[in-house]
This record gives sequence, structure tokens and C-alpha cells, in this order.
Amino acid sequence: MSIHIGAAAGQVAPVVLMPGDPLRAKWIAETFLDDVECYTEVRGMLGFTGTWQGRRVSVQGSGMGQPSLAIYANELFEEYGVTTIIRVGSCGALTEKVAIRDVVIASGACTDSSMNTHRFGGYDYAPVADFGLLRAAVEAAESMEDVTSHVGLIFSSDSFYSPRPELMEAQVKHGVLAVEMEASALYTLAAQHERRALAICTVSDHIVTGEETTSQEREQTFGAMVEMALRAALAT
Ligand SMILES: O=P(O)(O)O[C@H]1O[C@H](CO)[C@@H](O)[C@H]1O
Ligand SMILES: O=c1cc[nH]c(=O)[nH]1
Repeated sequence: MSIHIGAAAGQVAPVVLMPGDPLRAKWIAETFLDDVECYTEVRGMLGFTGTWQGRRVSVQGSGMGQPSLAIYANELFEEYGVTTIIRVGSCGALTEKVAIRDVVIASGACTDSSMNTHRFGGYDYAPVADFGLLRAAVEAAESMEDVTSHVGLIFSSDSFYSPRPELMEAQVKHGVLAVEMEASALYTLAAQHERRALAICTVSDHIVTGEETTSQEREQTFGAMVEMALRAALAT
């Protein structure tokens, strides 16, 4: 057991899907996996292992924000030998190029977080997705007819309720498609540990049009990104 994950050695699979919401983790495990066991309930941050098309896969909630995700990603990489983490999150669209419920596959993640400022002593660092996972996710997305997907930059913010939303305008002018709160830390930690990571997010809120989905929809209806993630993780 690690401090924040109550699993014994071997209970976590090498491939982990990671939603922020622990109840989305439960829904994913119950909906997509066979032979599911819950391996942790520590702090209510649920984790499950099961099989998908005969291959072992885990689903672990990360909580909200980069400090929380970093706790789970560090423990999964360092104490459970996890090789691959794919975040399956929700996000807010920052441009009308992206619609509510579209899926954004994040090639890279910008951030306002001090975590990387601190880590790199003020130098900029460009957190990017694992290329093999990115390519496999794009190939999976291209074969799925009922979902529109986009590949590009996202913004991992420390604030859901931003005190200075106008600062996002420059990001959008430089190609950022959507905002969420975890991918930058995930990509950085995967690079540090020489493991693979990708973030795939469904648009739950549209910052331009004001459209939004309900809590229940965020928990239980973003299945296309989960299928993409499973296909990407296990194709490579
Ligand atoms: O739905 P999840 O995966 O939690 O992701 C998004 O939703 C949360 C905010 O509501 C943040 O964690 C953000 O990144
Ligand atoms: O607007 C949004 C929606 C989901 N997650 C975020 O961080 N922001």
C-alpha cells in the first residue's frame, strides 16, 4: 500500500485510466471492464482493476487540480510500476472551433501552475503527450463515427473559477482549444519517470457559448473518450 492508494503490489494494472472524478472511475469500471475489483477507497478516491478485451486495466480517480493528480501519478509510477496513464477528463471549450461534448485529445498542455515554475527554476517547459499514445488515440477517434474530436493544446489551470479569465485570450490566440486542471502535471511526471501519458477530455462546458452539462452527465455519459483511451492504451 502507498500512502494514498490502498492497493497491494500487483493489484494495479500497468495501464491506468485516470478521471478526476472518483465516481466517473466507478462508472467506467462498471461500464467498460469485466471482472472488476475495487482496490482502494482511501479518502474516497476510488480505484478499480478489471479487464477490457482480456487485458488488465485499472481506473484511478485523481481528484481535481495538479497537486492532487501528482500525488496519485507519483505513487502509481513509483510504487505500483504503472507504465501508462491516460487522463479521461472533462474540460471547458475556449473557442467555437470546439463544440459541447466534442473530445479534445491533448498534444500538449500549457499551464498557469507554479508546480513547473518551481520544478524548472523559472525556465519554461513544454509538457507533451506520449507520441505513440497520441497517434493511437487519433486513429481510434478517426474510426468512431458518433463523436467529433480535435487534437491540440489545452490549458491546465489551477483555477476552475478564474479570477482573471481575460488572461486566457492570449492562450486561445496561440492555439489553445480548452481548459482543464491536470494534464500539465501528468505529462511532466510521465516525462520524469520515463513513462507514457495522454489526456483525452470531453467538453463539459463551453466558455464562449455558455452551454454546460450536468454533474450526472459528467460522471456517467462521457463514454467516447473512454473507448478512445482503452483502444489507444492497448493498441500500443
Ligand atoms: O472532470 P475531471 O476529470 O475532474 O476534470 C475537470 O473537472 C474538474 C473541475 O470541475 C477538474 O478536475 C477539471 O480538470
Ligand atoms: O470549464 C471547465 C470545465 C471543466 N473543467 C475545467 O477545468 N474547466
